[in-house]
Amino acid sequence: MAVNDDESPMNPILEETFYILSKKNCVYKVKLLKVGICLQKERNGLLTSEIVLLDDIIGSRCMRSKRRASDNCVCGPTSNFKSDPQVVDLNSLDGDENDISAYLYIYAYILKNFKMKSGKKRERMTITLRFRSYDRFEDNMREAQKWRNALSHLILMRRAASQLLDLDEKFLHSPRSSSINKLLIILNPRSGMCKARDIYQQKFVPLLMEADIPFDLHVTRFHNDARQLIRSSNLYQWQRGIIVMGGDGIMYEILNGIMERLDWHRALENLTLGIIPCGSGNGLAKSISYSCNEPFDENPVLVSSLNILCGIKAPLDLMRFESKSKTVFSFLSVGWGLIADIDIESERLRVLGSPRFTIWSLARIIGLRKNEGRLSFLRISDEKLQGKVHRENLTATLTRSFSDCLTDFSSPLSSYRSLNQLDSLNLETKERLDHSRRDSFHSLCSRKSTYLSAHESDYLSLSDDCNNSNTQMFGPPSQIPALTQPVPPHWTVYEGEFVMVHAVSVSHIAADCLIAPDAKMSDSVIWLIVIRAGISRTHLFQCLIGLSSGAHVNVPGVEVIPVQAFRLEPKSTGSHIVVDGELLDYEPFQVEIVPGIASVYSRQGQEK
Ligand SMILES: Nc1ncnc2c1ncn2[C@@H]1O[C@H](COP(=O)(O)OP(=O)(O)OP(=O)(O)O)[C@@H](O)[C@H]1O
Repeated sequence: MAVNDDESPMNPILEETFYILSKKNCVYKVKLLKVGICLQKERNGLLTSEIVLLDDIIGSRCMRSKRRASDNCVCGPTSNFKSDPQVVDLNSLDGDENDISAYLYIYAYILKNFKMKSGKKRERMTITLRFRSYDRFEDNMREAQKWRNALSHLILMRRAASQLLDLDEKFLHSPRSSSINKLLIILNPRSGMCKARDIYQQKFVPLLMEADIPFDLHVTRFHNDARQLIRSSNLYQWQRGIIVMGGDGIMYEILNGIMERLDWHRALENLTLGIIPCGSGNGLAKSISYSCNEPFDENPVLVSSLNILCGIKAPLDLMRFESKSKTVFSFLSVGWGLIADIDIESERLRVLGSPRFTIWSLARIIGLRKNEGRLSFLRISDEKLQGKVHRENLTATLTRSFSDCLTDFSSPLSSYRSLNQLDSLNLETKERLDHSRRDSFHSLCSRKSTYLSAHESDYLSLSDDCNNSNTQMFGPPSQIPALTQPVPPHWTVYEGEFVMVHAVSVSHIAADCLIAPDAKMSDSVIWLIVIRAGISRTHLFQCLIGLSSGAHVNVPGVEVIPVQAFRLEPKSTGSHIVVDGELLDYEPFQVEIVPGIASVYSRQGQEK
């Protein structure tokens, strides 16, 4: 075995030759590189090689041979010993003491061309390396562990680098079971078609185990449960981040729960959010995959899970919504008119899942509403927009190259001051949490009685004393004139009847609705989609059909306006005001962009 400390990404860190038992004259040279694993095959003098990228590898595991049943001979007809090795965990009692081999399993999810369509999809690939050069199992296992440790170190460095953490102080030197290594998963069993539990158990937990990431689970029990948990817990115990297994509604609760904390800024700076799509819309999950060119539609849960597990911390713009009665923060959309009405009124068809939106769209076109109002906005000029998009691309490139070269650059939040004085407050919250009740997963009105449990992971339930309704919204203050003041003279004003005004900060408001094709996750732009009354039904129909591909932006009567802020004063009733799917009071409101203040797990990928 060769070990090389050379800094070049293509120089092997470890190198070993492996043979394939079933194929004569076939030799594999396997090299662990900084960029991944190189498999170099030599057969009958012919050399081929393939690199499995580090970005596609989520973890590895050392195993040993499984003890064969006494009546099962290697050469007998029931044996499948020759093809697939039968392996067990290292501390399993089923280990075969007579086999000195040690196995290393490496789990990767690689991009493959999808033959039937002209797209791509992610597929699981397991690389199995069998170590048996030494006479003793312990020595072979030491070799396998050496490979595993080196690979784990590379993966950890990539994860830690992407989260802008101090490698020494955070993950690398902390025990695996330490709380800072954990994710918090918040699961809404009532999301979409109520499949979140099954998805958690059958799809997400196996991936977390392959990636060797411990986690805590909280299952929501009622509306705003997630919001209360976030508002009143010591969030710094989950430094790996918070993962939603649900829809955009739960993410909205989490973000607003954070903004209701005095230490909202520190919490946003420390926590990376992720989402596994289990809801009916899943706009954020799709927008994240779209931004890094990942093939979401083929397997939304797998792709979103990998975005998290191979994740890069990517900045996310928020919108600050303010009305007379409320201030909230949105990561997705603020709507008035047609789409908002469809969102709210189709709620009665929730059991159908996402088709509820299509069905209700048809109903709403037939009974089209016109809403009178006044829309004022601060448009972003074309030159400014070009500059913003360029900066967004630069940030993405920097984020990506950061994970490659491990050099330093500033977080998008670095301009905010850190609120160290709030440490005492967090201590208080921690003490409260330490005394809180802990339930098992299946005590939470569960439909099932057994759940896959992972080593060092906990199932949490909120203690009842967290249900405090006296809350105050903090978060970044407004930068625009108050609602009671007139809008500045350089703002543009549209007055009259509208079919809809819909504002978004990401590309998709649902997995099949590309409402703002040019939007990026942190371009500092609110994309206003405005349809004024007078649009023909044919064009409106074309617009709704075009939403799935983004073609609606070219339909006459549909305006897409990049703005920094806007104000809407409804003058007629009958419609709805909806923020990220939540129905708010029907009253004048204004919205402004808060650039890159939150962060989500994304993936290193090509720009779309
Ligand atoms: N145990 C529960 N029982 C009933 N409602 C719940 C429960 N837990 C959470 N909720 C509420 O369910 C609502 C919908 O949740 P979520 O966003 O996860 O799914 P969705 O609406 O189907 O998806 P999307 O928002 O993507 O359309 C949220 O407002 C949340 O507060």
